[in-house]
Amino acid sequence: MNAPLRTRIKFCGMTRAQDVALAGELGVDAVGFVFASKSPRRLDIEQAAALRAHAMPFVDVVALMMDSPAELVREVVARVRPTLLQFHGDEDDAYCRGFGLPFLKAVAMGGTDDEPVAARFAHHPHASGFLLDSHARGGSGGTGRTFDWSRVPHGIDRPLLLAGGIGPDNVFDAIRAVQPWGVDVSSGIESAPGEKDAVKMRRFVEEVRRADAAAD
Ligand SMILES: O=C(O)c1ccccc1NCC(=O)[C@H](O)[C@H](O)COP(=O)(O)O
Repeated sequence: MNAPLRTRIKFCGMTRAQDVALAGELGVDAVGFVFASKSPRRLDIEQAAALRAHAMPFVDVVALMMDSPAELVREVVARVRPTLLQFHGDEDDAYCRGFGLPFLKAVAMGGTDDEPVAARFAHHPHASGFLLDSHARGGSGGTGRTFDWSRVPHGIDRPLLLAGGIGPDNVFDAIRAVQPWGVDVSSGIESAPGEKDAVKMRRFVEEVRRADAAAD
C-alpha cells in the first residue's frame, strides 16, 4: 500500500464517557473497548453499551478480545454493536471471521518468534488489517513499551496499525519512521489505566497531524 495521506488514529482502552466524546471532537478515527479478561481496562457489556452511545458519527468502535469464548464475542456484537473486532490472542482466521464483522488481528512483535513478520499475516487472509504490538506472543497489550520499528515490513497489501509505547512525545518520529496506515495508543494518553488525559489526547492528535503535514 502507498503511504497514507492521513494517518488513522485509534485510541484504545476507553472506559469513560468524556474520553469517548473528546476522541470524537478531536477527529480520532476509532475508539477501542477492551474485553480481555486480564486487562485493567476491561469493560463489561453494560458499561460498553453505555459508553458506545457517546461515540460520535464516523468514529469506529472496536471491540478487543483475547482468546475469548465465542459466546462472549457474540454477546458483545449483539449488545455493543462494534463496527470492528480486534483479536489479540491465538485466534485463527476461521474463528475471527465467524462473527460477521470485519476484524483486525494483533501481531506480537516482542519475544522470540522465528517466523518472519510478513509471513505471519498469511495466517489471517480475511483480516482487514493488522495491529503490530510490542508484547510477546500470549502476552497482553497496553504495556507502554515500544518495539524495534525497523522490523515493520514494507509493501504489505493490507493496513498496518503501529501500536506499543506510542505517545505524544514519539508519535511524530514513529510515523516518519514507519509510515503506518494508522497508529494505536492506550497508556501513552493516560493518567492511570483506563483514564485518558485530555491534554495528552489532544497533543497526540496534533503530533499525528504534524507528521502528516511533514510527509514528503
Ligand atoms: O490495553 C489492554 O489492557 C490490553 C489487554 C489485553 C490485550 C490487549 C490490550 N490492549 C491492546 C491495544 O490495542 C493497545 O492499545 C495496544 O496494546 C497499545 O498499548 P500501549 O502500549 O499502552 O499504547
